[in-house]
Amino acid sequence: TLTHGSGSVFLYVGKCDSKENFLFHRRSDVLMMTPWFAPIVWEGTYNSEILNEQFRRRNVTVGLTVFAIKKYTVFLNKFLETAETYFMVGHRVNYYIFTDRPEEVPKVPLKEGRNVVVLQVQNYPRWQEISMRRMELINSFSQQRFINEVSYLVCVDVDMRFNDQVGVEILSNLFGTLHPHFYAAERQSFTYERRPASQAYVPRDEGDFYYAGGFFGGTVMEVYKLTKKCHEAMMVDKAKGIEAIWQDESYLNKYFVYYKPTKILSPEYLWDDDLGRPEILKKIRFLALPKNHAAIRNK
Ligand SMILES: CC(=O)N[C@H]1[C@@H](OP(=O)(O)OP(=O)(O)OC[C@H]2O[C@@H](n3ccc(=O)[nH]c3=O)[C@H](O)[C@@H]2O)O[C@H](CO)[C@H](O)[C@@H]1O
Ligand SMILES: [Mn+2]
Repeated sequence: TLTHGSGSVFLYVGKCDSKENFLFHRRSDVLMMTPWFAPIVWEGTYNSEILNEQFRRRNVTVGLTVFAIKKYTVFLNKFLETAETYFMVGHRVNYYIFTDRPEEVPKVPLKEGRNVVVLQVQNYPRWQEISMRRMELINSFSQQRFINEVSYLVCVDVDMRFNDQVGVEILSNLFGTLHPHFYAAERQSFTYERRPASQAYVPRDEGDFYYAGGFFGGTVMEVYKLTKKCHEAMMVDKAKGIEAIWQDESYLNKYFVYYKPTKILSPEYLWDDDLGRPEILKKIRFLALPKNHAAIRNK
């Protein structure tokens, strides 16, 4: 008979410390679960040893998509270097770097099982359009390529540095990240698109959280669906001469109202030091770099 832990059917019997009290993985100062039963990932709520073992057994490969168009290639070196130290340590990783300047992609030494893939794409004159077109490009590459190469996609901004562990605890079918400015805010203050004419419109009495445009992901299939819907919504608006207030972030927020994420990342995963370092943050894992907008945007 197939009894748990008999050792005969399973190649490997877990070595996780069974004496550990699971009640330790709980925090009372933060929301740990949404009303639709999606965990919200905060330091102190999970055991990375158990998670790492589960994902290693599946030999999961994670794709990290990042765009460095025009001057934004200056961010790649720090981004990749810090990702090598903190992103999915011990797992297989493909970095997908979308750029119009492949010659400016730095050669950063990579650990075993990790690859850089440079994807040459066009640029656009306006930074807003560059940011928004990420949806279209991630969508088309998901279908052509990512689906054959990785299980999960993690889609992030490039003007960032990793500052602490970002591991498999983030992975789920569909995940978004609480925007650092709004994680403690009321629905009324969320900066959703409020013009009913826009496809990104969210009515005042809807919406759960305000998510950041700079960190989302999921299985390739779920990211494919998300980016398809967001890109289509943008194109409908564009034909009417509308661009949502926070570009791709607005369309992402609209999507998450109706297709709720199965996991949510706390602002540990997307922080901005302009907001200080509140007590609630036990780790700051991914940090916005200060940038001089005049010098870097539209260049
Ligand atoms: C941390 C975070 O949540 N950031 C979001 C926020 O803006 P940010 O002010 O952080 O936007 P940003 O200037 O970082 O642009 C978004 C991203 O587009 C890429 N890029 C942009 C311009 C350019 O010339 N070259 C280039 O490569 C690059 O990967 C960059 O990180 O709002 C944007 C839309 O308004 C996006 O939703 C961002 O994801
Ligand atoms: Mn950014």
